Amino acid sequence: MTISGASKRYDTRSGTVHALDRVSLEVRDGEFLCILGPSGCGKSTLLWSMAGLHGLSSGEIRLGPSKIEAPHPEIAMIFQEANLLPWRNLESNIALPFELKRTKPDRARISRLLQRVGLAGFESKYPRELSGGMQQRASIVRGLAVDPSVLLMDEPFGALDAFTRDEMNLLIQEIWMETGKTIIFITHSIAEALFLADRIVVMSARPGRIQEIVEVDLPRPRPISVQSTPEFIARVNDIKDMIDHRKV
Ligand SMILES: Nc1ncnc2c1ncn2[C@@H]1O[C@H](COP(=O)(O)OP(=O)(O)OP(=O)(O)O)[C@@H](O)[C@H]1O
Repeated sequence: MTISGASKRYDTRSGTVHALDRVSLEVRDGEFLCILGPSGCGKSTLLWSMAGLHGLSSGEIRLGPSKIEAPHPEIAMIFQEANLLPWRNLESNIALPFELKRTKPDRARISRLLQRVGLAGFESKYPRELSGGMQQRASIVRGLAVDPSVLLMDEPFGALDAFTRDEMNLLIQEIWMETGKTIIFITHSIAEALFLADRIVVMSARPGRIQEIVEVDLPRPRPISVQSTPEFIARVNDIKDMIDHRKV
């Protein structure tokens, strides 16, 4: 995926908000890219534009030869809230993207994915009957069910408790290693970004620009315990300094 000179201004009643300023980035096929930055620096604006849910004021985003201006079948998005429809059971929530495309759900693939994330047997449950972690697992299945090549994740585990978040981080790392999808993942947590990413894009405060790109070469699969190693903690602090210095 290629982002070239992406800028976004929002015109509001109280004036213009310059959310993104000439962001250019080449996302490598199959990489796990995390985007980190202070609140309001335009992370969601960038991700929504990559999903084709937002227009840019200038610049462009491409996936291969296609310019992304509307939702694209190869790109799926997962949000902080699982966004399951409360009146549909799990199976029918997961079938929704297929209904929208007027295609038949790929039952075999869905059932493999449900098995993979530990939700086999829960197909007839309604969202209210599932924990937050289970709902987010279901939304991952819904995103992967259509077999996209790019998965966009907007702070998907931000609302979960620390233990569930660790579990989900391990799960998404495993799924990424198994499937080879390109994942672009927004987080506020430096440790989460370091744990998951091949590269971390650090963005600066408004207007959002790319401040730094950090390569993470920790061997995989990474166990949760890597986060307590002195090397990992030193790296977290380096990135924290990078972000703090910008604020001064
Ligand atoms: N629809 C909108 N209309 C007007 N301003 C908006 C709109 N969406 C976002 N903004 C503004 O654009 C800026 C960037 O917002 P965005 O949500 O992309 O940042 P973010 O880095 O994802 O923030 P957070 O980390 O808090 O989720 C913010 O100042 C926000 O208030």
